[in-house]
Amino acid sequence: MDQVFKALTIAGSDSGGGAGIQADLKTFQMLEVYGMSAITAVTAQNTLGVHGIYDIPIEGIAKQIESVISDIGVDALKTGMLSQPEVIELVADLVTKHKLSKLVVDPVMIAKGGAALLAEHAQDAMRKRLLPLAALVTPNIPEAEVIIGMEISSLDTMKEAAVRIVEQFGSAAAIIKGGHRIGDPTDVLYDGEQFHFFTAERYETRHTHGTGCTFSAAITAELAKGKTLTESVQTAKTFITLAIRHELGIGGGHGPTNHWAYWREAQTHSDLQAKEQGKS
Ligand SMILES: Nc1ncnc2c1ncn2[C@@H]1O[C@H](COP(=O)(O)OP(=O)(O)O)[C@@H](O)[C@H]1O
Ligand SMILES: Cc1ncc(COP(=O)(O)OP(=O)(O)O)c(N)n1
Repeated sequence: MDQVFKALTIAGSDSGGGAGIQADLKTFQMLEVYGMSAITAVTAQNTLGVHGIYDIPIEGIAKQIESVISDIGVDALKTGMLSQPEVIELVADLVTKHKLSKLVVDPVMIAKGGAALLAEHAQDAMRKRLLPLAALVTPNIPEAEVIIGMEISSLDTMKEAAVRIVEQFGSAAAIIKGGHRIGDPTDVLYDGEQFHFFTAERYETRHTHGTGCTFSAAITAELAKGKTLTESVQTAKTFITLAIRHELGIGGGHGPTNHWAYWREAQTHSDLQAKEQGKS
């Protein structure tokens, strides 16, 4: 039997299926990693926005996490919408208790439509309790600006932000995503020693709901398999680029990305390879 790699997402549910828990599980599956979830909040959401947020009681979140860790095991985990400071405290306590080192923190704060997915008074707990435990933090530009309190307007300030997250808050690495800038998006990774740059061609579309969740889930899946940080980010960048480019065109607003595009492309390549090998 093949070895089974396992990843856990601790995040909010998106009824529309494009972001949150749903995006994470779809991504894990497409990268052939067994996905598990602990739901922190249920959102009533579609491509037009967030229409309701219902927090899960803290004991319920703790039970979900303990249940999967104690029986199935976790090779890597990620966090998304954590909603309240108590949830951050809980996750930090459990990550420490179970010595979970492959933690990817996607510091989700505000949905594209403007809904707050993290209470403002939870920002400090994020900085003090969760960031020091992270193998990687994956903020977009507005989130990085909130975390470190500086304006980010260039590649140089993206580099500075990544260094500050690592040096000030103790994360092992930080990647500042460039989707919110004009032009081809470059994501800047600082691994505590050096910078790595990941650039793709910008695809003009309104269907970018859940890009951040999908990108961080793909990194988590690859880390679960034992890939290095830079290998994991490279695969995630290809995954999200294809997911955006092969848009599904669903809904009247900001639609989801295509979570099967990467897998389909990989299938096509292996079919072509098999054909070529058959010929020679
Ligand atoms: N229009 C686009 N075309 C190609 N890649 C994009 C586009 N928008 C975002 N990305 C990429 O998607 C990922 C998520 O980025 P970003 O949109 O900045 O995060 P978030 O969804 O958290 O706001 C990054 O790798 C970014 O470079
Ligand atoms: C339940 C839930 N979690 C996270 C998000 C934010 O997702 P993100 O990938 O940042 O995408 P946008 O909301 O910015 O499109 C969410 N919306 N819902």
